[in-house]
Amino acid sequence: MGAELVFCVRLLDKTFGAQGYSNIALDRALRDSDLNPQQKSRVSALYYGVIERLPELDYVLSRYSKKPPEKLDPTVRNLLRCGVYQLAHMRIPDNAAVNECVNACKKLRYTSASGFVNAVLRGFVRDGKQIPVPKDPALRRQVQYCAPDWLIKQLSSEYGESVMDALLTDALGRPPVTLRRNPLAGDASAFLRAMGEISVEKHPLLPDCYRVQGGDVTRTDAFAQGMFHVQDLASQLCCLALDPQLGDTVLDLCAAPGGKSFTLAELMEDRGQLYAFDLHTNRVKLIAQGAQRLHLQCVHARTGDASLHNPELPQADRVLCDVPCSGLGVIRRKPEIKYKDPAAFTGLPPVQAKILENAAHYVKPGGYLVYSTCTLSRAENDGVVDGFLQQHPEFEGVSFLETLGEPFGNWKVTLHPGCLGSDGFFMAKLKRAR
Ligand SMILES: C[S@@+](CC[C@H](N)C(=O)[O-])C[C@H]1O[C@@H](n2cnc3c(N)ncnc32)[C@H](O)[C@@H]1O
Repeated sequence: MGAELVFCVRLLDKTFGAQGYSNIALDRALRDSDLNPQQKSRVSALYYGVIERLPELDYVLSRYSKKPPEKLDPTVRNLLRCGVYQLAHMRIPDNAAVNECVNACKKLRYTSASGFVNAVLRGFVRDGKQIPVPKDPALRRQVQYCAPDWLIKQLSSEYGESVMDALLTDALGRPPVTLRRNPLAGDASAFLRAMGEISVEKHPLLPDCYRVQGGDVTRTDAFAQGMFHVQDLASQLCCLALDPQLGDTVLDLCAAPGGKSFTLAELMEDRGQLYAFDLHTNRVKLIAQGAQRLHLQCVHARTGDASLHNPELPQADRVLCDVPCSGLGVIRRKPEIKYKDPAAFTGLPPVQAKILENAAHYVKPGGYLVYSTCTLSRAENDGVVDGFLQQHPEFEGVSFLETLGEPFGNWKVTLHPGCLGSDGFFMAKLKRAR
């Protein structure tokens, strides 16, 4: 574990020093490394574990280190976080875990801190590795849920204690990997054969939706042959909510990396036109590459700003507005979102409203518009669509996917891990009456 530990500490140093997403930083670092698959999987477990449990780990450090965690050197702090995480949550013998951290100190050129690291970790081991319980009730919840106070309060007040509990508890473990099978690239048995050793299980709710137990799905023949793409259940349901028909003209205005565009095109059996836009040209390439791998001809990937009217675009039968958002529904995949400054989210609703307002121009009379986010924030969800409907009497909310039962059967649906096991997600379906 020595090499993995040093690798992980360096990656955590980079992650906390930058604004990027953990999954992208990890993928890139692992791709460029010479670690073997077992080492990669141990690095992933430790890296995500530390980010997910940061408040808990820092609380432990605050009790065992004379210096408060925020005053420690960032590299030493990350090494100690890894050490406490390994001791409390990984099956590594105590002595081995402590010794590795002491040795890693030297490899990271922090030899002078090795005695201190040893003392902090040995102190935690001596006390039976029990996570201390803070007396202060607010701090106790922060340590229990590994989340900041503002997030616990916002989720509880907007969605209730049980949704807050489900979302934050679920975010303390690795999320499921869900696939959308491409029915245009062969039948289900060919897909299962081409998945090889990877064990896949059909999702009880949706045809063409599969859960994966583990393993790198991108190394399978099925991936190479364009038989699936990775897509969470919530995101698949959002495409079914838009319900594109064969031959439709569909606009997907915030489309990268393209997961929803691909499912929409597959639902259309690749017949019709699907224009998939994104603001960032480098991300548009991901849509084009994905569509090519999945053999989808009807997807046209373009750079475009969804908040600005483009008079060259056709009137569409269906428009998807999967807007940029705070991402509070996907903290189990991107745990660093929990620690963002909430002030950074206050500018989102006006941007989302502007994109929705512009999207409405493209919808044909009788056509449909789906507004969606992967967040649980009332201001970004209900606030934006309710505000839009007040200004647009030509649109009305229409219910969707009623046959799936609760929580469907309304024109606005909020999903969270506690209901269907999906990511947290919001979708609203609107029809242009005239
Ligand atoms: C939630 S993600 C979309 C995920 C995508 N629909 C999928 O299923 O793969 C939001 C996307 O909106 C893009 N974006 C942000 N502002 C935009 C704008 N003004 N116009 C178009 N795209 C924008 C981001 O680059 C990001 O790729």
